Amino acid sequence: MKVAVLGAAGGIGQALSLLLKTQLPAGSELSLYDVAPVVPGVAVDLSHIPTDVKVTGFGKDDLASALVGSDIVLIPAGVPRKPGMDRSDLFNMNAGIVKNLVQGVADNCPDACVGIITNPVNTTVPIAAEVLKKAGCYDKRKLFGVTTLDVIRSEAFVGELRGLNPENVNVPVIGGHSGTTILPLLSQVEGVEFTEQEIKDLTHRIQNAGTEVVEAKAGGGSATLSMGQAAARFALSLLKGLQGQDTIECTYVEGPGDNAKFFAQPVRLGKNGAEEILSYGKLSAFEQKCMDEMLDGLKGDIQKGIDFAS
Ligand SMILES: NC(=O)C1=CN([C@@H]2O[C@H](COP(=O)(O)OP(=O)(O)OC[C@H]3O[C@@H](n4cnc5c(N)ncnc54)[C@H](O)[C@@H]3O)[C@@H](O)[C@H]2O)C=CC1
Ligand SMILES: O=C([O-])CC(=O)C(=O)O
Repeated sequence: MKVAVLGAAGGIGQALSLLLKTQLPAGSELSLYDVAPVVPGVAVDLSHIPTDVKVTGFGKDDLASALVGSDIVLIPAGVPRKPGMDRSDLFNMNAGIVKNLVQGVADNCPDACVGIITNPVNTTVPIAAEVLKKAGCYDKRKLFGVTTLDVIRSEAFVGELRGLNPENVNVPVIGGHSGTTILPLLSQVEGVEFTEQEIKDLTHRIQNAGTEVVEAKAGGGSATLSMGQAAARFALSLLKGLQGQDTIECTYVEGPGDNAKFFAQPVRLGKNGAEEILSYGKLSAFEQKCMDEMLDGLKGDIQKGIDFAS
């Protein structure tokens, strides 16, 4: 399998590439692309780690070579937030970057699965879908918004609050990836009871966890290391699925549209990508209220992407 990381020299890109170099199955290829001139150096650096994963770096003018033959393309290219900014403030800078890179996917590896990390994810994923549609190679089973960071944060925070090993905690997170569109289903965490206040506080913390990092980094960017881990988890699950070992992850995909055209929920990943959009089960009254209040915002984010690309 060949995995390409576009934006590989950045904070997320480097962390993700390190995890993939050490965790991809033997015989895999890792292709690193970035417009920053340091990218060949990142590839050389990683190539000194003794695993059976071949790493190659590609600079600005070599997008086609980076992409040809890729089975999975992960896109963390773009600008991160600074304190005081909302994810939607990144639209002007990042929409065009995603559009161009996904055009590169359409031109060079139209059958690849694409995981979009670049914010605002609620909007960049619909942009990617429109680009692929125009190129005649859109398969909704193969386009994903990577929302795994919301899931791993939820696991970490629940573990911390209840003194549990977070590796044994599972929290589905549905909706989108910004503010109130992030909806953790805390009522479904097995073996844990929360008070109403705890649910409110935890939900708020999960929804604002990105901002927590942005403020703590004080102008130095947003989550990179935890996002690298989240993207690696998602990519390795997807890869297992493609190799015939089905897995389940929450991810932002085009589904049946009951809530919104694109929506994050549990998805069974298999040989063709998103094989099955799974039910997220019954919501608590609190979760249903959160869902009702956020859907218009999510739909607006999606429409903005569709309008941009068309
Ligand atoms: N989905 C999620 O949960 C998360 C998404 N993000 C988003 O990921 C993006 C990247 O964040 P960081 O890695 O921290 O930023 P960064 O600034 O450290 O790295 C971004 C990289 O993208 C590269 N780049 C810019 N334009 C490019 C292009 N046209 N082609 C290829 N590479 C290009 C830059 O040279 C840089 O190396 C941001 O938009 C951020 O908001 C961040 C955290 C979580
Ligand atoms: O908050 C940000 O800008 C980056 C991000 O998406 C996250 O950390 O969840």
